[in-house]
Amino acid sequence: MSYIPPKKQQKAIASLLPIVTFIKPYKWVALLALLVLLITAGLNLSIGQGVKFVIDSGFIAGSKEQLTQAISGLVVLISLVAVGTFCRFYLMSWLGERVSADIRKAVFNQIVHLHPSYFEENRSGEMMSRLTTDTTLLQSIVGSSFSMALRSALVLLGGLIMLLVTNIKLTLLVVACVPLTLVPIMIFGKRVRKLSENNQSAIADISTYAGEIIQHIKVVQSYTHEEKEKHAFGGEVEKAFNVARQSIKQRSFLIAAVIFLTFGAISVMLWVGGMDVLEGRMTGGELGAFIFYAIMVAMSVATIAEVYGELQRAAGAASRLLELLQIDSAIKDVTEPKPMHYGNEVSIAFKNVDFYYPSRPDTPALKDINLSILKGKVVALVGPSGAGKTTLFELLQRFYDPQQGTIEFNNEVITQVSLTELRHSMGMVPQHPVLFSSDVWHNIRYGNPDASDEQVIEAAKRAHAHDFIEQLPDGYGSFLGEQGVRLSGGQKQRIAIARAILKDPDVLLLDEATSALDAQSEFHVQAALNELMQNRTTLIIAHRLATVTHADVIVVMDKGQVVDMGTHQGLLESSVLYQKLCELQFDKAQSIESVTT
Ligand SMILES: Nc1ncnc2c1ncn2[C@@H]1O[C@H](COP(=O)(O)OP(=O)(O)OP(=O)(O)O)[C@@H](O)[C@H]1O
Repeated sequence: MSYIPPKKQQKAIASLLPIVTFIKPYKWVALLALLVLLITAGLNLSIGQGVKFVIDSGFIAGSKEQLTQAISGLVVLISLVAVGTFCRFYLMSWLGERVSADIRKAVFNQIVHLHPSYFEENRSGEMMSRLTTDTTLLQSIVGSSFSMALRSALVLLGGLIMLLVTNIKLTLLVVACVPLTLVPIMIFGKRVRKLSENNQSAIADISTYAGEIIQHIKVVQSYTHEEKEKHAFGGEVEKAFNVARQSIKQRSFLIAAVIFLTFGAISVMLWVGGMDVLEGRMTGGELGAFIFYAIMVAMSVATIAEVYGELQRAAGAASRLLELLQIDSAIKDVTEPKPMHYGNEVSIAFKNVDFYYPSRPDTPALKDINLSILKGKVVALVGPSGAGKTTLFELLQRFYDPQQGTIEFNNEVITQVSLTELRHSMGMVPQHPVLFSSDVWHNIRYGNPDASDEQVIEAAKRAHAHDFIEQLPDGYGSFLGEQGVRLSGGQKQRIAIARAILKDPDVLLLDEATSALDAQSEFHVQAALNELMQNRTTLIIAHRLATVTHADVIVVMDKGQVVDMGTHQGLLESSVLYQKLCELQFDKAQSIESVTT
């Protein structure tokens, strides 16, 4: 643990305070747990008196009857402590689990609403660790560390008072000895903590490495890199082992030193106290009770020292989580949305739109875009890679807001209408269909969670997907594997199309697949798309021009700008860039005319 100036330390621990808001709904559980904690701490301390009673009334007085009585009393006391500990442990751990579950939900709820550019700046692995590691750390604080610290503080205080009451001379000895036991804890504890942090990050490196290899196993095998990867992974594992070995060494020293010092100190106490007993200055029971309290005090101090380090680590986690919870989404939903009028002739209009991605504030991704799209028309966006076609889709769905100009949907500026309604009106079929690790039902129903089984099957039929789904091992109940790995490219696309059909959006945003499908797949996908495009305003990002020659309007884009607009035939005559694109794609020998027919 590195040195933190006092002011910063206060701030660090203070950052745990916001957890209180998460504990508030369960304040009665928390109060009950605290009450039980208070009682058990008191009972724990009273065991010392029980020990004294057993020794003095039983052994020293030499009365069997009194010994039985004393032991019975002690057993009752210990039983009460056991019951109290059960309640405290259960209630506190329950509270810890409950609070961390609530924090996890709050963080996830926040994440799903955040603007997409946030995820460009923050790696998904880091977000995952917010959700898992950081919340687990807080769980251990609420569920155990806090109660341990509180119990130890109470026992420390009570124990010291009991020590003073029993024997002042010996108490001074204890006060001198306790810091002595703390020295190795401080020295080795610091090293152990540092090493175990290193160890954790080494383990995290291992799992990241293995995760990547497992995900890309086919690439590894096809390049026959198995041996190389085994060697590299082995190296990572050995690195982690070496860190662990150092940590174990320090830990072993720590345990040995603590045992030696603790028992050494107890022996000295026994000697000094034993002398007092022999000289009649105190009873044997008092000495027994004294040693009991001394051990409790020492253990409490050790616990507090350890928990303090943990509290600091948790403070870091709490401030990271709080930071995440306080981020405002850059895409804000309007508080009083304007109603959407679907009867307008113009469906979508871009007016003088300029847009820069947040990570590239100097390079416009879109510049001075003016575009009107009429209801029910099919509009194709074409242009070289990086022209800004996908960006146009992103703005339309309000994943980003433009810095200049406005985008209108049914004559309303999209920032003024409900975000849910806007996105509900649009259906996106991406270039690489996104499938979830679930069955076909779930994946198609993603388009409309309320759809009945019949509606899902109907959508699949219209998407030309029904037949191949029927042939899967469990039909619609077949698990599609992570990212739908158990399907072909064309099949994945047809599932995505079925999903869009089920959503039944007003506007269809289609990012055509770049990779060519085989003729039969192509036929099915195209037929499914034709079905989907019926009676809808459709925007297609066209990578293969042959598929959009019949579009009502083709928009030619380059370097973030609209350079030409028109029909295929018109553009062939007027647009230099379009001609060039066509020449690149269609076999020259076949000539441009052949595709127009
Ligand atoms: N998230 C992002 N952050 C920063 N710049 C981006 C981001 N996404 C795209 N760009 C940049 O914006 C420009 C337009 O990209 P866009 O993806 O819209 O092009 P595109 O026409 O769809 O290209 P393609 O046909 O290759 O998919 C490119 O220069 C690209 O590098």
